[in-house]
Amino acid sequence: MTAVKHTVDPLQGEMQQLGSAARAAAAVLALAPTTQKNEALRAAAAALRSRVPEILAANARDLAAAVARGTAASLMDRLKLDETRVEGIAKGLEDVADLPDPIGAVMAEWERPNGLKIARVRVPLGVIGIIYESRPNVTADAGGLCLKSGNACILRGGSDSFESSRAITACMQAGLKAAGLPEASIQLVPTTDRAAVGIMLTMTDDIDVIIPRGGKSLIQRVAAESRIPVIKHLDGICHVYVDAAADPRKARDIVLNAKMRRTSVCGAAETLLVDRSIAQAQLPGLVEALIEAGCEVRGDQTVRALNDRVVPATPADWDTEYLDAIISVRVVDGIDAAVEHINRHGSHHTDSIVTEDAATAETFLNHVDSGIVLWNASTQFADGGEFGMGAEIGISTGKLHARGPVGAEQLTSYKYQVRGSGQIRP
Ligand SMILES: NC(=O)C1=CN([C@@H]2O[C@H](COP(=O)(O)OP(=O)(O)OC[C@H]3O[C@@H](n4cnc5c(N)ncnc54)[C@H](OP(=O)(O)O)[C@@H]3O)[C@@H](O)[C@H]2O)C=CC1
Ligand SMILES: N[C@@H](CCC(=O)OP(=O)(O)O)C(=O)O
Repeated sequence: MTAVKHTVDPLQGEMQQLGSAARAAAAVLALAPTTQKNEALRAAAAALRSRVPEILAANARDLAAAVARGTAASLMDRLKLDETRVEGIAKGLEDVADLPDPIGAVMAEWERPNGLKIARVRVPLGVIGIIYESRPNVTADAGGLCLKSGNACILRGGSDSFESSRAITACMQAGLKAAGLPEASIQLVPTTDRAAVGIMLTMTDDIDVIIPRGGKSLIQRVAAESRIPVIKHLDGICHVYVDAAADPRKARDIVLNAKMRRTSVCGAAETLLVDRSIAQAQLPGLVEALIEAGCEVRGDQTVRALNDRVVPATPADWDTEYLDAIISVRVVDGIDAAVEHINRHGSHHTDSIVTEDAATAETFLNHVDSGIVLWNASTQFADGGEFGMGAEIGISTGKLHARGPVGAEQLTSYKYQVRGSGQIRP
């Protein structure tokens, strides 16, 4: 009789090992004292500072490969590290160490007439799988926030940043080791093969939550394949609405900043909506300022009639995240039409109104269905650091569990601790 051979796909086997190690690490991290987690974060920061040459050498390899592939300048900038950026990453870890520890915090407590004492207490989620773009700082930010919140993580950074992420992960693991915590608390998927992402999405025993941070292709794959609960950190089709009661100076500054400060970030504005009653007065100046700043303006007929340098917008423009110096501009009939447009075409990420009318602003803040809604401020404030959260995993565009910037506290769940003295239920 011939023996039946069971072959395990090597990548599958490797991912399973990663998962088991993460699960074991999560059990230790969940109960680790705050001082030990903070010690690991500070030791990781020290390791980053002491290994700058290795990190920059790894980054240089990533950059060379990206140049050879003809990568766009904006993506190269996102990928590039220098001494200042590495220092910023190290400082970010120290900032996370300085934050309060969310774990063990009593969210609410009360006593029942029968004497049962009930407390709702913060606990970690467990093991978090994070899939993100080729931005090396996310490796440290995400690893640091997971560590602070008592979660183990499996990181799958963008392929272009593989070498840089590996060097940074080694520093995070050095920090964990120095503090006596399991190195498997923060692991990097050891391949750029996208098949590993597919495997992660099915690792229901060893991953509790998947955080996908990326664009359309990732969205489609996660939606089709994930068997694990997802906290979406997806595309940002962000809007600025300039209302009839807008202060023209604020409108100009906010629109320019929201679009042009950094065009490649998910919080960059992609569409400008302007109320019809002020279009003649304010739009020519806004359009001219954008074009002068190097932005391509795509407009509807009303906008095109105001400036012959405006390119015609097609219906697809209202649903497009350019991540580039391009903006679509539309004239709308008041706040209700603006809200309707944003809720239909936006991605529930970040949207802003410019107005001096408090009642209109309140309508916008209450009716626009996005994780972040702003009044008289730029959409580029969509950032955990800017919200005072130390760092961020990213901006949650979903509604379940967490919305908007996700920091350490958003990476937790809770449990009820019930203390009795022998009560039985009648
Ligand atoms: N909401 C938020 O917090 C943030 C959202 N973003 C969004 O991310 C997008 C820009 O980043 P971009 O570089 O284009 O991100 P991508 O979606 O191309 O890549 C992000 C990650 O997903 C992986 N990935 C993408 N498609 C697949 C697939 N089909 N199967 C497996 N893995 C996949 C990438 O791997 P690989 O490198 O191998 O391609 C990478 O690790 C924008 O839409 C932006 O708004 C960006 C930052 C924060
Ligand atoms: N939310 C942060 C990060 C944004 C970000 O990393 O975006 P991306 O350039 O798409 O990787 C910020 O606004 O700085």
